Amino acid sequence: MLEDDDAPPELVDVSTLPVEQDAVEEPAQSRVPITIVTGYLGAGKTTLLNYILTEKHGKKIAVIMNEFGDSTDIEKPLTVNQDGQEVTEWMEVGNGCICCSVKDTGVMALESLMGRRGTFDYILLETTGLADPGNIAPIFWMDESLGSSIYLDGIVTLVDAKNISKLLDEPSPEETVHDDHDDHRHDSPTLSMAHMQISHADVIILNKADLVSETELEAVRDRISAINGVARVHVTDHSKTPQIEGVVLDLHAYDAVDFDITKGHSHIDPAISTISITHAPISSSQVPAVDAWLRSVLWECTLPNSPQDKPPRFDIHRLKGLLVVPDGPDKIIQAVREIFEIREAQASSESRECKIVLIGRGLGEAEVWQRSFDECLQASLE
Ligand SMILES: Nc1nc2c(ncn2[C@@H]2O[C@H](COP(=O)(O)OP(=O)(O)OP(=O)(O)O)[C@@H](O)[C@H]2O)c(=O)[nH]1
Repeated sequence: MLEDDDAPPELVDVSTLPVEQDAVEEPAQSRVPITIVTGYLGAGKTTLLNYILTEKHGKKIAVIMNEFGDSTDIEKPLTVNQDGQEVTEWMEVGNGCICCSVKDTGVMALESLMGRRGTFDYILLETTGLADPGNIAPIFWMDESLGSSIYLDGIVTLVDAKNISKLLDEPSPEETVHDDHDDHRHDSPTLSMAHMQISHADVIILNKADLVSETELEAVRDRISAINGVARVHVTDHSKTPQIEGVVLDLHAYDAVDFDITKGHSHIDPAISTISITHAPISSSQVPAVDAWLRSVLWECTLPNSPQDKPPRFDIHRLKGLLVVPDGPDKIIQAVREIFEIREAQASSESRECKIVLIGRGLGEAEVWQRSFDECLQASLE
């Protein structure tokens, strides 16, 4: 059981125990889900992990806690580890779970963990409070060896209901995010790490509800939805979610077909917003046009057919989409920053329209995005 980050008690070192042989020799195992738990310093991440590890859920969970996903480029941890300094130690914790509690960088810790494959069926990764999840999520798409053994189930962001408004309003200089794009490209205020953690979330746990009034809680909830209108929000006291499966674990956030956008919030965050665009069903021959539109938007930060005099200057953090394709399988689109994929939906959607939701900085008016998308699809028919 984990008490805090520095000194997890009651741990039994199992690093010398043999790994289950059949687990290693069995090549055709299904991929293991991984949930990223993020959230600002002191928001309740460790409290959530303790709660999950002690609840009954029938899963054997491997936990990685440490410096994973520091807001440096993902290449950095890879090179840092080339000198072979692997210090990973796996410990047994309550509920048959195992835990890596020493400082190590992410990819190495995961590779070490996969050597124990078969001893766990779920991975929880707690980032540091200052980690940018947008740097971590693409690892599971970009790293072939990891991507074939692990899949990203979702990103869960803990939010401290008492402190979040202050963090969003007054990002201190050392917490301000400097992404790959110049700040001066944007007229919008600089981003805090709290913005980044909320904008990338699939689920937001609005924690420490006991420390605020109902009115304050509603205001915070409204504010969060204005930044990320698609994440599901759960209000908690000491990170106790109503249940674990489907709330924190087994979200399938990256293969879900249906998603809703929260409407009706009164707040408009000056830095990040969520917009959605829709379209009538398309033919399979139009899918490449959507692919080209996404490449322009995500890779070149250019909105096709945007007004010449005032092109929007934007960065996309997260994008989800559903393409309803009557003459072929429906398609799901998933993107974190510039990494994206379009793949076949596992099941046909109930929805009768295509939908794309974008979360990002400097998006401006939804109509401009809608027009751009419509015109690209129209051009693909001509
Ligand atoms: N009042 C109150 N305190 C809470 C709640 N959730 C967590 N705490 C306390 O807040 C403190 C920080 O919680 P942690 O779970 O360690 O937070 P963390 O996000 O892991 O913190 P870092 O590792 O520093 O980033 C602890 O003292 C918790 O007991 C809550 O809902 N209400």
